[in-house]
Amino acid sequence: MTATQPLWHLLSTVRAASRRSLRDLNADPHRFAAFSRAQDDLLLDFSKTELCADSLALLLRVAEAAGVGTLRDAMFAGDRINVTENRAVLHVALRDRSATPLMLDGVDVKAEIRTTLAQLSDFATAIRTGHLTGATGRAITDVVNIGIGGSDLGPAMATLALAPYHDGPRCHFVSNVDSAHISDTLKPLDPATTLVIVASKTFTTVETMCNAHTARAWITRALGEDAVSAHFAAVSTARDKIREFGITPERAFGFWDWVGGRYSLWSAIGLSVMLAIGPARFRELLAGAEAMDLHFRTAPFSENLPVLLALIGLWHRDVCDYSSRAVVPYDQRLARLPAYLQQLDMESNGKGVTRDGLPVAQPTGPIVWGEPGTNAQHAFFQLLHQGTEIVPVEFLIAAEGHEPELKAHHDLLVASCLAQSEALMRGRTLEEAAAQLRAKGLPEAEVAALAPHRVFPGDRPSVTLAYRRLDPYTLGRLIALYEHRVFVEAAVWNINAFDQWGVELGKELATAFLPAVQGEAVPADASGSTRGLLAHLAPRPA
Ligand SMILES: O=P(O)(O)OC[C@H]1O[C@H](O)[C@H](O)[C@@H](O)[C@@H]1O
Repeated sequence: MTATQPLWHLLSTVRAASRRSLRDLNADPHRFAAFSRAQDDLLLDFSKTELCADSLALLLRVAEAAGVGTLRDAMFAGDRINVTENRAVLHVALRDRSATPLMLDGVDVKAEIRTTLAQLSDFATAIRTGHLTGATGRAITDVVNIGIGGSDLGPAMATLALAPYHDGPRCHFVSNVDSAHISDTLKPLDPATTLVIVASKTFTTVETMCNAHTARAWITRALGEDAVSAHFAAVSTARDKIREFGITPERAFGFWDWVGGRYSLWSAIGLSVMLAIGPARFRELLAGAEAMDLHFRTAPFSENLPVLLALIGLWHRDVCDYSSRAVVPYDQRLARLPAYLQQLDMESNGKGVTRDGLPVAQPTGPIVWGEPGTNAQHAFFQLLHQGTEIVPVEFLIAAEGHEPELKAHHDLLVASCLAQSEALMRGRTLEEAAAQLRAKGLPEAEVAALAPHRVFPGDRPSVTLAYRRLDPYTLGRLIALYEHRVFVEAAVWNINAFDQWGVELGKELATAFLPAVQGEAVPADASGSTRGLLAHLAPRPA
């Protein structure tokens, strides 16, 4: 029996005994004040969840009993909390601007971080000002970041999110090994004005290496072999492999094994973002994350946004048994946030054994999915409102857009966002549906036939994150908030959020199947299904 198990039982009992509808709970005019918290202008409203004072108090006890605070402090101190890889977890150090050294194996990691950040800033400035040019002397106009997973999703998401701040070269992202991705991306670009960044923590990921070699051939075909040094940069922990690829050491930017791929946006992996918005704005992104780190470390759990967001997630997953959560940013520039969070959350917490290798006691990471609003309303909101599955929704919305001249758009956006959470919560009863139809003058037989289709069960939970404006500082806070939310959930489940063994088997089998795809013998242990598919996909004579 774990320390938290009795509390989970109690939570289920409290829920069963005192369950009230969200409509009913929100009739209380003081509920918003009691069930929302803020870190400066960043507000977390969870008054449209089922939590009551008792359940919230119990959840806070769960966090205490699970030792969340101790594990958090161990992470910040550089302890090797990634037990299956025997690594420290120090992405938080990447945005810690304090002068205090942080020693790991006798080395001050903060000094190394400062040096790398200065090198990155110099390089980004030289490219942005045209001081460093392509091989023919023309300025760089386009950057292609080649990477996948954590070496793609963070920079791609942040670059799109910060579009109003772009004043550098255009950034493009190639991740998929599908030739369509690199081919379509390179087609409109001029090799003479393009910089390719090969971003890979390990520098061995097959997709990235395959795309990098194709990009290399694209550059050398147009500009010759000598042009590689002027048109490539690399970001990796494996400097020797960068050199083998032919990228010069001045353009090789390192990071460390204590930065997990999906937590690496703050490291040199963020180079493409820095090229787009400039080093000063990139530092604002880091400052936002640092502010959230400080809040996470110092705010009491009852006021702590990452802890509360995690507890809401745990409540929905383990007490209410909801198996997914939807993230719906009412912010078009956060269109890639759901994909980013899918890796952050599902690769971190999609685990079935505890840190000690034992089966977990309860369901862990939910399925995370979503699309930006308002588009999502015209696609999957039907299911959210009337389907048989309850999916808690996380809304994100800014008070201000970046286009004051188009305020009418933003007003509609805000109204839509608030309307959706209200509708999910409130629902519409059969009587209300019938009354509406009667008011339209429909005959009673039609009212009876149509009203059931127009009933909304309601009572569907959501949280809303509301902030002033999606600037670099706020984006930094939001991402760090989600990182720490994942951390707290993992701590409560006692799983390791920092490894990803679940991606290995597929990689091994892909290596085993490649020769068969290329016409060689099919591995003896391949299943009948896979043999049949291989035969069906075999090339046909023209
Ligand atoms: O940065 P890389 O070493 O190329 O790794 C890229 C990605 O691939 C792996 O399969 C992992 O699942 C991800 O966590 C990682 O971000």
